[in-house]
Amino acid sequence: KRDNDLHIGGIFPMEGEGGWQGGQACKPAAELALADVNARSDLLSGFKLLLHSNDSKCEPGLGASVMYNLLYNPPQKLLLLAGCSTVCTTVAEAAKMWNLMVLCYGASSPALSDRARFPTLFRTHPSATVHNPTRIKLMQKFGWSRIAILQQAEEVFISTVEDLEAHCKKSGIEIVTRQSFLSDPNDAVRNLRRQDARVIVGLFYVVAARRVLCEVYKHKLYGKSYVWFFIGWYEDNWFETNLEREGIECTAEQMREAAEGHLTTEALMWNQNANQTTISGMTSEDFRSRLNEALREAGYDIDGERFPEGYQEAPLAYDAVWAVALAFNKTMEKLEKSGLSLKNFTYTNKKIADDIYEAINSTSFLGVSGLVAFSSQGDRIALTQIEQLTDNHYIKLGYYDTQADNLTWLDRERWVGGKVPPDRTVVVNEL
Ligand SMILES: CC1(C)CO[C@@H](CC(=O)O)CN1
Repeated sequence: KRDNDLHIGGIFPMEGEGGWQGGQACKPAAELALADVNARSDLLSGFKLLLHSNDSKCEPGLGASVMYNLLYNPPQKLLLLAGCSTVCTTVAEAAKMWNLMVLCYGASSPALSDRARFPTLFRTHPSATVHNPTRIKLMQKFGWSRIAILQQAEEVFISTVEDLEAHCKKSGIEIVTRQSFLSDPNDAVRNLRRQDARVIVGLFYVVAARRVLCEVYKHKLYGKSYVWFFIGWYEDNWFETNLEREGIECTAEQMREAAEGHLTTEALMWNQNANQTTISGMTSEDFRSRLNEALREAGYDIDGERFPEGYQEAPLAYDAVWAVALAFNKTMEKLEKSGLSLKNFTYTNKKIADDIYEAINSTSFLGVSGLVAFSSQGDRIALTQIEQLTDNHYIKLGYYDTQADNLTWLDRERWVGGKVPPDRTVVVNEL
């Protein structure tokens, strides 16, 4: 019996303490995609794609041992799927030694955009730097050329700020101060006031964001004379939850007052055109219903809004499997011309590895996460979305397509003082 199975490895963060446990929704999403691609008779010419996976807990060391076990236990794998920036860094740095491509569905660290260190890495999850051209675009739109930066001292934010500084320099935007903190933002926020910062880009995880917001309230760095840019992937009511548990000294009311009017940027992970049919034949809303059904069967109380981690990123995992199937399909067609197939791949066969690389590199299809295509460094090319918190609700203000430099603006922004806050103290000459 001809063995017509193609095997790939999967490393999913499921049950850890720290980091991102997005495998909880991303693994079921990947399994949905496997069923869908294997049901297509026009893909992989009769071969079946099989996924062998294990839990990394978002820990690089455990991720490395999962990878080792996947590689040193039969059957031989053709490629690795992975999540979490820390795990992807470890896996992608090593995978080249086995001539394996690595497809990351949950890694946002800008440090991964590095072909020298990660020659076989591709990611359907956009880099955190995808926010920066959008931030610049908004500053130009509202005439802000004097900004400040407040960041948590974490690798992902440090490298994002370096990229933002480069964009600011190129666009003639002055950074009056860059404040960073480890976990207590008190001094950093006080320094912002000293430097008369008015337009501030904030880069930190959500727990630090609550601490920052309470300090902002105390130092009165909010209201009609200030504009804050926060990250858009915190949960919607992030600024009024967990206050007791995290020892936040502000009340929910004070947090809401300080948060009013702030802007957020985030990468789009669900195709915006909800009734646009994607390569799988589904719209992104069809995908949502099927994912919810799969998660209910896995025991999550979706109807009670008990979503697993990684729900937001699930389309990225679904589309990652499609990208693999389409690339393998393209590679099979090429190999067949020389009487070969992917069954001829071995960990020392760089020739076939290069064919797979070429196939993934030229990916371009409409997935449930939108157009799936990669930059020369393997980064996901993605749209970003801009929102504003108005009356305690996030309102969509627009979308930005960096590649086309096209800002779709909905003219829904509202300012506490009724007009766009200036980026500096405006001296009004006495008449
Ligand atoms: C948007 C977010 C939450 C950013 O972190 C990613 C995880 C990581 O980069 O380790 C998952 N998606």
